[in-house]
Amino acid sequence: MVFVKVCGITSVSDARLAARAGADAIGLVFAESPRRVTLRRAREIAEYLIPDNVRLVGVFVNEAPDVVVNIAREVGLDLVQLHGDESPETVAYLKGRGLRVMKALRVRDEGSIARLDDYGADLFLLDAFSERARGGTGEPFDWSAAKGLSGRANIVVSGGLSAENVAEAIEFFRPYGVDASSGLEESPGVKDGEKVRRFVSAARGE
Ligand SMILES: O=C(O)c1ccccc1NCC(=O)[C@H](O)[C@H](O)COP(=O)(O)O
Repeated sequence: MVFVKVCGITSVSDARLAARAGADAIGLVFAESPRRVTLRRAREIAEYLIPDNVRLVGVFVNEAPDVVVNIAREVGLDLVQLHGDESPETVAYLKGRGLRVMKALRVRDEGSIARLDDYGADLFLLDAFSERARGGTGEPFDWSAAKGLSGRANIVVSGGLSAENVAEAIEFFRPYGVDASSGLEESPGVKDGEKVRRFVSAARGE
């Protein structure tokens, strides 16, 4: 069964919504974004989610590694997502401190994924490259540029996904997981319940 992450959760009510829809994980953005959460809000969300068995993913962009470690411990993150220009050394440092790491690669062309195996991350998130923002842009990338990664057990696909195209992405990549954010919103930072439910169902092939 494909792993389904709903990213850009900013409130306990949206976390609850994603959990009830059947998401495996929610993403909390600790970086410049309309979806950024404070540490206090992240702790509130984590407290709510403990009984629900939904994994917590912290999204960081070029954050100091020790800040990532501290936030991960304080919030109880299950996975840290590095969405900037972090190096393989940073991945190794965080793994050495007991964290599971997902490195995001923003795909512009085939060269964008050429160094993937150098990172040594537990998982890789494929996202669209955009000049506008680091993530959460709602833009798809050219899937054919990453076709060589299809069938790999450590790939999570994102970038402009919604109920309308997630089944096609799963068929194309046969990935470990899928992830979506802005396509599931009613406004920046606020999820639309129906869009979240339809996304999770479509990812599950329902
Ligand atoms: O979501 C954000 O605002 C964001 C900001 C800065 C770095 C990363 C961010 N999101 C990371 C994600 O995992 C998103 O789900 C991913 O970029 C896909 O977003 P979308 O195309 O909107 O579904």
